[in-house]
Order: sequence, then structure tokens, then C-alpha cells
Amino acid sequence: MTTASPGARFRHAVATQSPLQVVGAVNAYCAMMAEQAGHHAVYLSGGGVANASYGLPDLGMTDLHDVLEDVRRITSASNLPLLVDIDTGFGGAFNIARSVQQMEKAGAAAVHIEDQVQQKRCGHRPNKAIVSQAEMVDRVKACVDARTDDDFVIMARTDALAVEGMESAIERAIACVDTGADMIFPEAMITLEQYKEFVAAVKVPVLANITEFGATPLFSKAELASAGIDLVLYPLSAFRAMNKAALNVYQHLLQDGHQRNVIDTMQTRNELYEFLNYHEYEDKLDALFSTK
Ligand SMILES: C[C@](O)(C(=O)O)[C@H](CC(=O)O)C(=O)O
Ligand SMILES: [Mg+2]
Repeated sequence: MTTASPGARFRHAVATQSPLQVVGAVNAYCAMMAEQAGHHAVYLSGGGVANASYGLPDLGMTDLHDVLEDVRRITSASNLPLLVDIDTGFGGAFNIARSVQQMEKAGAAAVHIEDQVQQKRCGHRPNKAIVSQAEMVDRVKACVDARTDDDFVIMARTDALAVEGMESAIERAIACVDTGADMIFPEAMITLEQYKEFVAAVKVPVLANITEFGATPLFSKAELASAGIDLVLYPLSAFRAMNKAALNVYQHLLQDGHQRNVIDTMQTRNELYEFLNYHEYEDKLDALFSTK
């Protein structure tokens, strides 16, 4: 156990892993599995909150409290530093400041805020629109001013590549760093060369979002390391796999009338209990009621 703040632990993980793999966890139990599997940081995806917790598309329909609820559940269950997707910050400067304060209080280590308009889309979908560079800089300033722990990480995401091109994206990233952004998330890059350009330009850690079925090829950790990337994000990888496995079970139950054909695809009761530390709870319960 350590007394360092979540933000300090996230920075330490970025500094010591090269690059740091940040894995999406759509709920508390997923974060526990990621931690026990040996990961060093977890991610709460905005798309994940919308899709998994609310059955909504990733179109800016969820609010601060929808995301906070999932943050609290995850930070209560796992000690891993948590990077949270706060989309466009959920409003104007005061709302953004409040978002950062609430995330910090809820035990998050880091947030990323993006330069899309509030009626946002998934970063890998067409027809995105972005706010001006000046407005994005204001968003970042609101974040930086609002944090109480200087180690709490403010990551600026730019969606500009698809809208205005590489030059604008880099210019925006530099402006965000000049305003105090600690790390940069260039969204929907297409080549390793583009990552290299960002890394050379911003001089702070750069994150590569390796989300499946999107615009970015599934570059390996080694390839991204060679481009100078410091963080690799897998926002929805486990979620997509869970979804396919669950659908398969639902279909087999209908078709077969039993689960024997899919039992091998399931985590066993013992495995579940191991991750939950169930037996320790049971022992405590037995001790508590031993005199009855
Ligand atoms: C990272 C992201 O913002 C998310 O919400 O997880 C998404 C991921 C995705 O839709 O694959 C994004 O890249 O916009
Ligand atoms: Mg998102």
C-alpha cells in the first residue's frame, strides 16, 4: 500500500512502464480483474459508460453524475490509478472545473478532456466538429485551475486530425501543453509517423488510443514504443469481448435449452470468488457468527 495520491501513482506508472498500457474497465469487477492480472492502470471510457451502464450511444448524452457513479464504484474496488474520459467536460468553464474537482474527490487519477463540440461523437466516426483552439485552451485552463492535487493529471485530447489536419492538431496540442496540460491524446491517428510528430512536438507524454474497428491500425506496444509513445489505451477491448461472449450464451440458451455447449466460455464460480476475495469474507462471516 502507498500513501501517494492516485495522480502521483499514475504519473509514476507512466514514468516507469514504457509504454504504460491503460486498459478499459466498464465496471468495478473488471477493474479488479485487470489489477489482479497485473495491469498498472485502468480506464473508464465515456463510450463504455454510455453503452454499458446506460444502453446509449457515445454521443455526449451522459452527464457528470453518470460517469462519477462508475468512477466511485471502480475506485472503491481497485487500487489501480484510474484515467477517466470526461468527454468535453460537461459544460462551460464552471462545469468543467466542477467535473475535475468531483473526479479528484471520487479517487480518479487523471481525466482527458477533448476539443469536440458538446454535441460530440465517437472519435473514430465521420463528421466530427471541434471548438476553436482558444475555446479548447480555456477548457484546459479550467481543468488545471480546478485541481487541488498538482499531481492529478490533466490530459488534453485533440480530435483535430480528421477535421483540420495534422498541422492544426499539433498546434492545438502545443497550445494545451503551454496552458498546463500534462499529457496529450491525439485522437484517431492513422500512422506511426503521426505519433512520432506529436511526440517530437509536445515534449510531454503522448497517449495512443488503440481502439478496435476504428481509424487507427492495431499497432503493437513495441511499435508504439519505437514511436516514443508513453501510454497505450485499450478503451473497450475487454467490453467488446465480454459482449460477444454474453450474446453467444444468450443465443445458445435459446437454441439448446441448456448451457452445456457454452460452459467452457464461462468464468467458473471459483475463479469469480478468487478475484472477489470471497473466501476471506466468508471466513470473517463465520468468525462473526461463531457463537450462534
Ligand atoms: C476512447 C473513447 O473516447 C472512449 O469513450 O472510450 C472512444 C473509443 C471508441 O469509440 O472506440 C473514442 O475513441 O472516441
Ligand atoms: Mg470517449
